[in-house]
Amino acid sequence: MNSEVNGQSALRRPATDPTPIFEHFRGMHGSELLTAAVAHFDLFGRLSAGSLDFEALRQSLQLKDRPAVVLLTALKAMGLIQEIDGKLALTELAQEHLVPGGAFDCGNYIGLAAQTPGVLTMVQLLKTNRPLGSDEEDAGGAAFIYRDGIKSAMEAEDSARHFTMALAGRAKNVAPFLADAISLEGAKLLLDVGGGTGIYSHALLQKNPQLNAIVFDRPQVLKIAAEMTAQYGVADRCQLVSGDMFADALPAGADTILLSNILHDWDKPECQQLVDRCAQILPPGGRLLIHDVFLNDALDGPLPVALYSASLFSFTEGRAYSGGEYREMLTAAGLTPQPIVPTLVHCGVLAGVK
Ligand SMILES: C[S@@+](CC[C@H](N)C(=O)[O-])C[C@H]1O[C@@H](n2cnc3c(N)ncnc32)[C@H](O)[C@@H]1O
Repeated sequence: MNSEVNGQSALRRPATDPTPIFEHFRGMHGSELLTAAVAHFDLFGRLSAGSLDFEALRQSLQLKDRPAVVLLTALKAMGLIQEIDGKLALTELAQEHLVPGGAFDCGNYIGLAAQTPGVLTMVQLLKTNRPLGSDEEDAGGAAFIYRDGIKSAMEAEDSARHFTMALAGRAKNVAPFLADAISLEGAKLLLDVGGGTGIYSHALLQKNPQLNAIVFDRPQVLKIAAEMTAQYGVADRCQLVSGDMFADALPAGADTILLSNILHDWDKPECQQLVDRCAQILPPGGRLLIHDVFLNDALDGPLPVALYSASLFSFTEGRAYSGGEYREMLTAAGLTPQPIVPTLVHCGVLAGVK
């Protein structure tokens, strides 16, 4: 049963599904990655000489692991390369149309976009493996991520507000679906790590009248969470705690922990560190909820998630991970993975039980 909603409802669903809008927005990365592969990395020329395993292809492209996974996952999802017996090979489509010099090669046509700003930026990001804004002297810093050693946009009031409010555009659509996807009957305290606006917590609080929540995030971000918590009428059950999720002790006492759109911001060692830290403070029977997008276990699609992965790669130190990769992290932390339950905009929730 839903609690009586005093403020704005975080449980009201949109009448139409916004997923196509997100797909069109993220679609630009398809063009950028395809053009980069054709015109900057000669990827199809390299593979025309024979199939290669991931490691050999990665080295020949002179890419680090994360950019190589992002690029090759997208090309697999586009149906241009395929994995056969552990080796990456061209599909018939790529063989006929993207190998330089072939009778029906259209690589030069794709190359028309080779010098466009979006493609040049993507090539630079792939080569450096650094997120946008993290290295430039005058830039505000990397979006969404903070840890010791990173110049972060989440530390300044204006940029923290800008990026946090941008995410509210997704959260207000998806939160009602998360609240329905996961039963928190019997749960007492939810810890929303990197909760941002807190909208996912607000929906779960409105849906579960017995529940209290702690939204944990950076101090500048929590200024927005404070406004939202009042707006949704849940301030009496929602505490805001600031800190660094990597370096500070996480607030104790939660039986449920939410990592919503958090792990995809980080490389695998940091993901494991966060999952371990959450698992350590859960009581037996407690649950860690990973709310995120999920690639196929074979890292070959779905295409919209593979293109979103390129967006995550551009802005953060992460990428999209597969259900299998997340299950490995949960299991390594001593948690038992449950089936993934879909929410909205290609997201779903994967619970790990202690
Ligand atoms: C991509 S946003 C996700 C926000 C929200 N959970 C959602 O699903 O929309 C990542 C959040 O993690 C927070 N964050 C990043 N690094 C952090 C750190 N070291 N400690 C605490 N919060 C951090 C950011 O400020 C941001 O609000």
